[in-house]
Amino acid sequence: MSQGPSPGSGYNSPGGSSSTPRRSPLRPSYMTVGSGSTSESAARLAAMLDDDSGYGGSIMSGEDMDRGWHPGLTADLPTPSHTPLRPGESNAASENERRIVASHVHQLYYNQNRTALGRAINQTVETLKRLQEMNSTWPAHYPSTQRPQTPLPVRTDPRPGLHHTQSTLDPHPETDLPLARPLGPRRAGTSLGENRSQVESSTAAIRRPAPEPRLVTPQLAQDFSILKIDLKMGGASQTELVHSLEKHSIASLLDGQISKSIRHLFSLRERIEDTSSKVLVTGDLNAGKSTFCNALLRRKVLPEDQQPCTSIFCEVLDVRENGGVEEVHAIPIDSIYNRDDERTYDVYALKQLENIVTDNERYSQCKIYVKDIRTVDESLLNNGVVDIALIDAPGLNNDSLKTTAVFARQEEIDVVVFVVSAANHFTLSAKEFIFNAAREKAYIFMVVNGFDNIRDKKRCQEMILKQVAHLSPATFKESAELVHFVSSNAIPVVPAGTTGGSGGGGGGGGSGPGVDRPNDDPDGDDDSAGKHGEPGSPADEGKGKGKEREMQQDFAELESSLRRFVLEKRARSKLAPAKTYLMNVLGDLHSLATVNKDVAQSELDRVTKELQDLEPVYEQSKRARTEASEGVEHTIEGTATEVYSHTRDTLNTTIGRVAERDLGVHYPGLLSVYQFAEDIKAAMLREISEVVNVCEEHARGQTVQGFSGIRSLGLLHLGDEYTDLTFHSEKMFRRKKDALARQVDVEVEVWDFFDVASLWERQEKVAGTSMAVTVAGVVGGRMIGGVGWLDGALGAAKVVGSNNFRRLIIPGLLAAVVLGCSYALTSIPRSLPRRLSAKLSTQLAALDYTHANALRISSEVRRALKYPADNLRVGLQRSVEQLQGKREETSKIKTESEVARKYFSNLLRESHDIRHRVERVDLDGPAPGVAASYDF
Ligand SMILES: Nc1nc2c(ncn2[C@@H]2O[C@H](COP(=O)(O)OP(=O)(O)OP(=O)(O)O)[C@@H](O)[C@H]2O)c(=O)[nH]1
Repeated sequence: MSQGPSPGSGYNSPGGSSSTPRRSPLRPSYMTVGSGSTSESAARLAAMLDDDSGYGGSIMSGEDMDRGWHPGLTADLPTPSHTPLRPGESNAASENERRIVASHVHQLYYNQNRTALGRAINQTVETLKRLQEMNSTWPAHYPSTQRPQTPLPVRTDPRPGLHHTQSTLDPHPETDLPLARPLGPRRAGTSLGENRSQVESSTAAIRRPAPEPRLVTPQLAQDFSILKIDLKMGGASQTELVHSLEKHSIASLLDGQISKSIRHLFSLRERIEDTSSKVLVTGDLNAGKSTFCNALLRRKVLPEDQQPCTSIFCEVLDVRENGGVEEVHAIPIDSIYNRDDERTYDVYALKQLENIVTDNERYSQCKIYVKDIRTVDESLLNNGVVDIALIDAPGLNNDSLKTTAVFARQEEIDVVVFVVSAANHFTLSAKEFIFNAAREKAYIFMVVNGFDNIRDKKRCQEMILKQVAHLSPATFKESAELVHFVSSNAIPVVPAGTTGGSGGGGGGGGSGPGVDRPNDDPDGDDDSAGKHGEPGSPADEGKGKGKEREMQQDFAELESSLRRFVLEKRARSKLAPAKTYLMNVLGDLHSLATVNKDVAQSELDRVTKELQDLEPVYEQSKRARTEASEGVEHTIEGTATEVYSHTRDTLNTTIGRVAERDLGVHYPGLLSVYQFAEDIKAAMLREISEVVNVCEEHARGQTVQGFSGIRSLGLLHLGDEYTDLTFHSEKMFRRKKDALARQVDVEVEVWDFFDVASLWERQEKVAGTSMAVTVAGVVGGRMIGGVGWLDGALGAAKVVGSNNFRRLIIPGLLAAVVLGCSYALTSIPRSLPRRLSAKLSTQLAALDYTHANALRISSEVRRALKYPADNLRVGLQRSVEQLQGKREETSKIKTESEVARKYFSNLLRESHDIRHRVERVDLDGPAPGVAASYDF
């Protein structure tokens, strides 16, 4: 058994130095490291992959992350023509090595892109969470949107969730609109790419001119895709609804959308972190599908037979997914597989697989958990970046065609590998399958198997490619990458029962114990063995080995291409939705931030101005409160004092001069003198009461004046806010009914009728004028004069002598008394009022009547004015408080607006930065062929 170089992986094989090819020392471009055949650059790349395997250590630095696909790296740089080759080293070998390296590069960039997107998702989630927080304190403004005038294009693709629709929060990420970049001619033609034109047309439809919305241009409003609030209520348009809904309702709707978006981002992250990928291997009956799968696994796991034997779908999975136990789970028809529920499947040993898959009618499919005998470095199937699960399908015939077509359409199938027999070409079933599948998945990976059986290989290639061109033009275009002519049975495999022997690794480079080689098949059932060169002469042997090596190189090339193809497809199926969604949500965030930054700024400007305007008004209001308060106080005090003084003076004057007034009481004569006194007394009291009324009336007038003064102050300082009151002055002094008559108790005494003082006064006056005139005859006359009777008497005594005087004295006295009495009686109408007035005055003074009334009236005035005054004060206080409240509220809004403006400015920058980074994640990288031709 010769051990050829290990073209499959490009890494050291355990076979040691025996696998080292002979190399010319002339070639400086490559350097053999250790005992393997791997070039230094390949080793370096492999090391990078190890470091960045997608598990743990894969988080790149920001700089690395930003790198993404650099166009320069994908440039088609031909191998320099002067590159020397070792003797015997073929161009094909170096080409193969380049392809292997390119495959690793592809994988590396895939990983970088995945990590960059994962990081962008985390950052976006954080940003969205912060937006949610902000939105709860400062309800974000949402630009109103217009409904498109025409319905969106109807979905024609029967597969769910591969079109962008207005409702972009579809749980299927495939629904996201890939607006990020223009569509290039991509090999990975999933429907995401295929629908691009449709998506763009729908976008164009959305972007038709619409009426101006509230805050932003229609263009901006329509730019929302993820965070679009889709309001469907009655016949009202979105704009009307956005306008009519309260700001907080919009904010809470937005909050809901953000939460949905966060959930969706989490599911996208999960999806991009999922390294598993499913490859469906289908093809004609007996084309060598199982052999091909075994060759990929480097283990004879699936039963191979000349007779059609695979009757159910066999999915080969990594043993780690089954807790490290190698076994087969056969899933009965109509059962839904759940690994954790043993009732959903039957367990078999690997050895029993043949019994299950051959002519089976009980099971629909089986899961085969096997250990990958190749290391992470070497394995095509499991290397942490992408872990491929192979599904060996039953051969195509009339019965299985439909089932397989349905199976191939499943979302989880990333790649369809079609195995066709080089000898038999495409059967009718094969053509039908490819023709239909080509419409679904533009590119199909073709394995033309059993190439060793073909003598005229060139002709075979031409014929097959001709058919491929007809069946799947897209695949034909990339045939260098997608159509492979191989011999699966030329790949050394270890028997199913053997798991340990790592000698099977290294791309078939080593055949350790148990390695099943084509030429030494222990079972002897491999007819192909002989086709790889019969052992014979050394020349023949060398020729056979050369052929074998060539076949293994072809297979290694196929493996590289398949890996690239899977990565490419994964980039489209797993990374593209994440990128698209991120681009959309970040775009929305950007739009939202733009709008809200502007809104916050305008709000800030508005409240700043409002505060500037409010400040003097507030100060003025405070001043007005003080001034008006003082003014009111002054008015009340002035009015009350004036009323008090006026009442006091008026009453004092009235009381003092009441006797002089015409009280309108007629003197009835001496007989009714008492009645006269009573009447006078009553008239006097009435007079005083009336004056009190007059004072009250005066007080009313003054109060009315005071009231209007207060009202004027109110109108002056409060303007429209002044609550106008109506003042009813007639309601003043209602309670008081003057009880003067009851209070004053002036008793009429007999002395009141005689005005002694007046009499005396009068006598004094008479004596002074005619002292000497009367002694005798005139005495009577003088006496009749009524005064100075004593002088007269004394004078008369002198004139008439003492004796005569003594005789005259008695009658004289009598006459004087009589005359006096008669005088007194006649002067009652004049003297009585004075006496009574004096007594009344004395009594009223004792009662403090004047003061009491003045106080009462002025107090009433004060009371009457107190109500409007209080009302005004309350109004002023309220006005000040209102302004103060408004000032505080405005200051609060100002602070919030400042915070919001700052936040949204940051959000604007942040969303732009993340979006920029996401944009640079180039998933449309180079076609595998281009990458493969890059010379490292
Ligand atoms: N000479 C040659 N024989 C091959 C090659 N690949 C497979 N065979 C043989 O072809 C026969 C059929 O191979 P299988 O792998 O069982 O074919 P299949 O497509 O899985 O068959 P079904 O699933 O039963 O349709 C086996 O005897 C293989 O040894 C090849 O590349 N060259």
